Amino acid sequence: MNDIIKCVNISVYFNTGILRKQTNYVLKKINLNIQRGNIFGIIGPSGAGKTTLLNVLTNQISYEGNVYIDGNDTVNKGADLFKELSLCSVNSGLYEELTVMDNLLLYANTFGKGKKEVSELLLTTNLHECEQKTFSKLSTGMRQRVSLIRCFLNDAPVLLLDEPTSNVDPYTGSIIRDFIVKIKEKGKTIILTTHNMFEAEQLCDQLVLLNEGVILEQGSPNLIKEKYFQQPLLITCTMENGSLIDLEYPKEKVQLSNLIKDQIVLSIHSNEPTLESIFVNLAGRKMS
Ligand SMILES: Nc1ncnc2c1ncn2[C@@H]1O[C@H](COP(=O)(O)OP(=O)(O)OP(=O)(O)O)[C@@H](O)[C@H]1O
Repeated sequence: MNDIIKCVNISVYFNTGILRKQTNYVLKKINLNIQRGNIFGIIGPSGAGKTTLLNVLTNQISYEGNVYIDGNDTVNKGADLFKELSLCSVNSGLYEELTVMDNLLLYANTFGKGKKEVSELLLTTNLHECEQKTFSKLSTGMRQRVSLIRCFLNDAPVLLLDEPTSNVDPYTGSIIRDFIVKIKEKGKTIILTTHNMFEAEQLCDQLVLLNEGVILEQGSPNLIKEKYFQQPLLITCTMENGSLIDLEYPKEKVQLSNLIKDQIVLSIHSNEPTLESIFVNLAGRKMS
């Protein structure tokens, strides 16, 4: 297998309560294999442990278990780990009083890149008109995009993106998602956290559904959906005259094909499971 990252039995606890005597496990025996060149999603509601897991991967907190990158335990890597992993969370490593261009040139120059590369990245993320703006004057969506570019400029093979589209409008969200796909096309491995199931389905090659520190399910979005696919499937056809016809598949598949052949069907909707509905069934709660 071409795994770039492997997590074995990862657990994290914090001591809480009066005198910090209560041990609260926020990740419980997590096992992950992340394949090179994939977009890997860590999906879960607020408090599920997504950021904690990223902090484990970047060795920023204490944990039980082992994390391997390219077969080597990350605890032995020290600061060199950040040559292999680049963490993007909003505002991280950016200076409030510098312009967007100056902020990014600081990183670009360190990694042998210059103004040309930064300008191209600003254009790709629709930020070209902001390059002379001071970072402190940017909106959340602009900050997210600058942070993402900074993270990409590090030249690390693995990028960790903590909720890259949270608190942004749908248009900015789609620019960010397109940029993430472009980063993947450059051969990078991307690990992202999100509560957005649409985003997870659209972007991720593999994902884990995380709830209260436990993995409920993992795999590709399609394989997970296939696993929970149950027959009979209810199919609702909206006809040209506005009427709705419900059919059961496979029992009524002949009627369904006759209907499509003989009449004008404007839309077909089926109640196949979504990642959201699978999560709700497994966790007994909604994503947000
Ligand atoms: N330093 C800490 N001390 C005590 N508990 C903590 C600490 N950091 C995180 N936690 C707890 O760990 C759990 C997981 O937090 P985490 O930030 O990883 O969740 P998350 O899935 O990233 O949530 P969100 O989507 O809201 O960012 C939460 O219950 C949180 O309160």
